Amino acid sequence: MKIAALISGGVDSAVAVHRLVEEGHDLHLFYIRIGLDNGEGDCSAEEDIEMCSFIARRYGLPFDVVSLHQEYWDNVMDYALRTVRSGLTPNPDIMCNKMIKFGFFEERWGHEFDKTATGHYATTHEIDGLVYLGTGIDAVKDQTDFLCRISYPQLSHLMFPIGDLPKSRVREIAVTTQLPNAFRRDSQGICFLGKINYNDFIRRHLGEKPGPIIEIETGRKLGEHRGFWFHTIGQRKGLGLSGGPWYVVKKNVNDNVVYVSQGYDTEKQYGKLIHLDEMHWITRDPWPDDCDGVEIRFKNRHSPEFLPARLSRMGQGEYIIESEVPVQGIAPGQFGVIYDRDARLCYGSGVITGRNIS
Ligand SMILES: Nc1ncnc2c1ncn2[C@@H]1O[C@H](COP(=O)(O)OP(=O)(O)OP(=O)(O)O)[C@@H](O)[C@H]1O
Repeated sequence: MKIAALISGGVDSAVAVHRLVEEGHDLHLFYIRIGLDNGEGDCSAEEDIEMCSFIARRYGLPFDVVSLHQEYWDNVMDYALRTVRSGLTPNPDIMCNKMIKFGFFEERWGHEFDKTATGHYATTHEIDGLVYLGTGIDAVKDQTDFLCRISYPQLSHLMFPIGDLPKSRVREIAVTTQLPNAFRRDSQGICFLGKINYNDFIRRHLGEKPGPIIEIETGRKLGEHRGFWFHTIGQRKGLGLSGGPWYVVKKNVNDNVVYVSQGYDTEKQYGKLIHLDEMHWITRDPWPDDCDGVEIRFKNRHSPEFLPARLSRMGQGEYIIESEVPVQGIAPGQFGVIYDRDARLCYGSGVITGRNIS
């Protein structure tokens, strides 16, 4: 099979390449340069590219570095800044996968190949003639939450050669085949969040706008923040308040107020109900006729846990997740990712709506 392999210089995509070569496929390696304006981020790109070139030489494979810098800026960064400015919490990694890695890349280069392969911890399953996104066998490393907004055509063209391996086995393969990146630390994703200081980035683009931090139960002013956009619902760090722990529980974007609450188990920090809209099903709506309290698992952030819950449809694209366990830090703008009750298939996701943002 003719395969475009997306490689990052990290161990996962290198082992993905190794496995595909072993299976006898015809591979072409690609590194996507995203970079950011005036030198922000992308500082490790040259080192990553060097590593990719080494892998290409080692296996005698063609390798291209392609740039999607402008596309990244116009789409992912624009989305992230718009979301932050409106008081919500963006997820650039999810958008980067949908729009850049599997969007523009596919349109320009990927479509010329039978498949595009990545080193994501995910799987695909064919059921009744349709392809479904499945979780990685290593539940801790599972990355399906980053893939929860991709389209069906995108999924159908993808393969994840290491999704059926635990991370420990991936490292073992890298060591026994003497890949130079066997002991390289895990990358934080293609997107800017892992590579630059998030607060500096936001400050550079949105500036500062001081306002009060108020204790939600008492209305007492506890301090000042430098802009509501530096704070996310559920956040504990960076508030600069004494006598904590304090958590951000609500934001008033119009009045520029950040509300906090104290302690680990105050009710205010936890919720069992998560409201979603803009529901996106990757393959098909699994409950087209009746979606009233169906058993699911879900994630509301990148974490190893698939939480048990029930899902109900409220309206067109609108759903509500009723979690069995209290969930901390339900941040509007983030995604509620929906899995089957065995956490084997990732069906899609909805955007968490802003009930604690006004
Ligand atoms: N700059 C890039 N260019 C091309 N593909 C990339 C790039 N960054 C990531 N990828 C692809 O996306 C996959 C997931 O990337 P991510 O950085 O989130 O995860 P990872 O598990 O640390 O992978 P890796 O160890 O390969 O870096 C990678 O395995 C690779 O296939």
